[in-house]
Amino acid sequence: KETSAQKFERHDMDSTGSSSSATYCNQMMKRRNMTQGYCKPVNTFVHEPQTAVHAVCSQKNVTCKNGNSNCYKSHSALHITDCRLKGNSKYPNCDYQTNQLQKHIIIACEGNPFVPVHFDASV
Ligand SMILES: Nc1ncnc2c1ncn2[C@@H]1O[C@H](C(=O)NS(=O)(=O)C[C@H]2[C@@H](O)[C@H](n3ccc(=O)[nH]c3=O)O[C@@H]2CO)[C@@H](O)[C@H]1O
Repeated sequence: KETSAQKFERHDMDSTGSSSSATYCNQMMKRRNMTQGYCKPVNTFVHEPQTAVHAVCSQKNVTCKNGNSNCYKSHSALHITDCRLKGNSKYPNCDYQTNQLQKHIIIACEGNPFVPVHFDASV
């Protein structure tokens, strides 16, 4: 069974990729298994080393969208790619808009070791 930390790695980490071509999201959402059964509507990939993303768990503590207090906002803007399902996209052909951005990320962290488990937002 996949842990929430492993799920975060699969959903949100891409330390290698950065040149987000127009088809980056269509390829990656499929490759990382987020188009099985339904097209995940919104998903962000972070193009930073794992150490840099784990470090966010000790940065600015902020309230999560769900009201929990275990969210953390990165001090700096990080390289991310936002994938957003296009309006005319029809399952199983999940068609995404690919947006390469530099924004602060807000993630939830949990456990011992204290690691990222959920991508909350980018600002
Ligand atoms: N505080 C917490 N502490 C611990 N765990 C917490 C906490 N909060 C939730 N989880 C858990 O996380 C799991 C999960 O999948 N949550 S999810 O909201 O659906 C993920 C969102 C995100 O993947 C994506 N999104 C969204 C915006 C964006 O910019 N970029 C972007 O990628 O869209 C998804 C829907 O918004 C779920 O098991 C929930 O219980």
